[in-house]
Amino acid sequence: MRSGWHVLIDGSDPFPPSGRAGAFAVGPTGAFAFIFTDAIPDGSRLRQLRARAEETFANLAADRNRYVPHMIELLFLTERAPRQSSAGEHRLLDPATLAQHLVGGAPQLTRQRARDIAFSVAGRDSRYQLLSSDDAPSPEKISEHGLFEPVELQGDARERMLQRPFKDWMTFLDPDQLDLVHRNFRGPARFSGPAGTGKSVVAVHRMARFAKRYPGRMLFTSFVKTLPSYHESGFRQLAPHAGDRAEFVGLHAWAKSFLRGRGIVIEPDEGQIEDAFSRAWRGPARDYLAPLHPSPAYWKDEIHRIIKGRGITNLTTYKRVDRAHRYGLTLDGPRREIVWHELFEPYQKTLADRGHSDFNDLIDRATEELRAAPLDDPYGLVVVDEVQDFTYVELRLVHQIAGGGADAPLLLVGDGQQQVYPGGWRLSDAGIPIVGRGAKLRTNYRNREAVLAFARQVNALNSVDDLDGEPGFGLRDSETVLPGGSASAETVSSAAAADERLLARVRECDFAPGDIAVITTTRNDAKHIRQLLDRNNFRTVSLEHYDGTDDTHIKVGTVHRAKGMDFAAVMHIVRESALPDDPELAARRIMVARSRARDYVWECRIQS
Ligand SMILES: Nc1ncnc2c1ncn2[C@@H]1O[C@H](COP(=O)(O)OP(=O)(O)OP(=O)(O)O)[C@@H](O)[C@H]1O
Repeated sequence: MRSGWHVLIDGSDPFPPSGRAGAFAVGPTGAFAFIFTDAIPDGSRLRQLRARAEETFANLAADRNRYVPHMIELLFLTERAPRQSSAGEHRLLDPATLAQHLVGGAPQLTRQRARDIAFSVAGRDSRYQLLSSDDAPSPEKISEHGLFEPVELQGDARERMLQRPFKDWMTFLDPDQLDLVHRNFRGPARFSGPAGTGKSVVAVHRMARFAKRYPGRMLFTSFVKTLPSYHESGFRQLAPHAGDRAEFVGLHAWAKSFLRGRGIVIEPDEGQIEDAFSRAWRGPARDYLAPLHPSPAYWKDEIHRIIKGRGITNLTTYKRVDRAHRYGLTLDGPRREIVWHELFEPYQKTLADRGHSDFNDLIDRATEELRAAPLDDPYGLVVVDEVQDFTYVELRLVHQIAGGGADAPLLLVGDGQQQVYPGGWRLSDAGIPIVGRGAKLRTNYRNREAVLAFARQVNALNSVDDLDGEPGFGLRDSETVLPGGSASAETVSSAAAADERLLARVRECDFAPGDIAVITTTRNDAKHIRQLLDRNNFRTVSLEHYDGTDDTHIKVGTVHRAKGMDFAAVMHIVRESALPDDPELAARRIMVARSRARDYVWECRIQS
């Protein structure tokens, strides 16, 4: 037998048994169930075979983690397979094609893990005879509760486990995470939890499990356009055969393409939107509103995130709406009238006169269109990541994409503590029935101890979540499983000094350029830093285009583009004068940037 492989054969008579796998193989490319058959079975029998195979591998523990049973691949074996026989992800194989299939896959398990899984299954289920390429098992390696004795994986061993070249979370999850992968929800559900607790990992595992069990399409979407592509590569490794049943696309791109399919073309143009706002602002609006708040950006957000973001279409509703968490300003009735008549209406008029639409118009139109005629081929699962930064109308759209009802297969994933755009609504406002289907993750898997301690120093409040009915659980309360790490901060008095310090850090640190992200406060700063690094012969890529696949360039971008992602080393240039004047929002942005780092974070503040 090829080295590193183990085969478990069902010893029952007659062989092969019916309704379950006759044998399993476990090796470096994963765990496989062999089903001896002449043809690939149909849907319900396939599901039954999968469920039986997964049961055999359920609850295999390694330290605090559990093997993820849906990672078992079902292989259908026949004496001689037709050359092109497949049903979706399943293929008929014969002895000639089997070996190639087994050894040709991507690595998933270390030799030790593969061995321990096989021995553990054989040890607890006497039905299986074990044929192993290794010597006889060393009994002390097998624990009654799992694959390893808990003490074995403390310290160094756990450290090694987390530094493996392939991703451990593909095959092992912690029990809380696995529970959320398996839990059944009838209707929209909500996963929350502080940064780095594996919310997105759990979401892509749920999609992979769905892909392996059920027919039907899946959608993974988010507000930030690059984030879906960033998570797509992880999903493709978990469910390589899902093909175009799984879409990973930003919400605006989804809406545009959906409308185009219905013969409606809406292409919001950022330049035109900006110009319409500037014109409105240059009128009497500025005279009235600048004394209340000097920043045009504040008023832009009032239009995009409060008025249009909440789908408000008349002044009476605007006057009544709770503008929760719009820092520093309560707007009474007469002031709201000014906002409405002097800013909002002129903005709308300019856009309309020029025949343009903004992003909220796009979202509204897609929602209307879906209400009028739902999708011909509905999604079986819709995952929304970083939901805390969605507006109310965007939430309404994703609910509608998932069918819009109380049983919509919608999964909202996010963390209110990480909201980096101004709020103005709470989850309960959106009217999506989630109560009772919320779950929280608590253990941080991303940040090493020193990095987490540094991120925790920020007092970032959570103003989005009001559904769980329990005291908030934030980054401060989460615990890390990764020891060590490095975190430091310094303050400089000019941008030039920050540039100098950054170059020194990039040169001195032990990280390859591809492992480093430079996070900035503004887009202009990101542009400037890229030019600086390029001039100094470092190759860079903008986070605006980063999809998680590039590993040679230094990534540079604002915190808005970095959220949801992680990097071995983060260098954060904070321009204090450009932070939002809302201290809560400012704190959340700092916290999000710090918590992107796994091993190393350095923060350089440019004093106002
Ligand atoms: N069980 C696990 N074992 C090992 N690594 C894990 C595990 N769960 C998650 N991770 C890793 O931890 C990091 C954070 O995971 P993920 O991005 O899913 O967290 P998140 O809760 O969505 O974070 P954020 O809210 O900050 O975006 C990723 O690098 C992921 O691969």
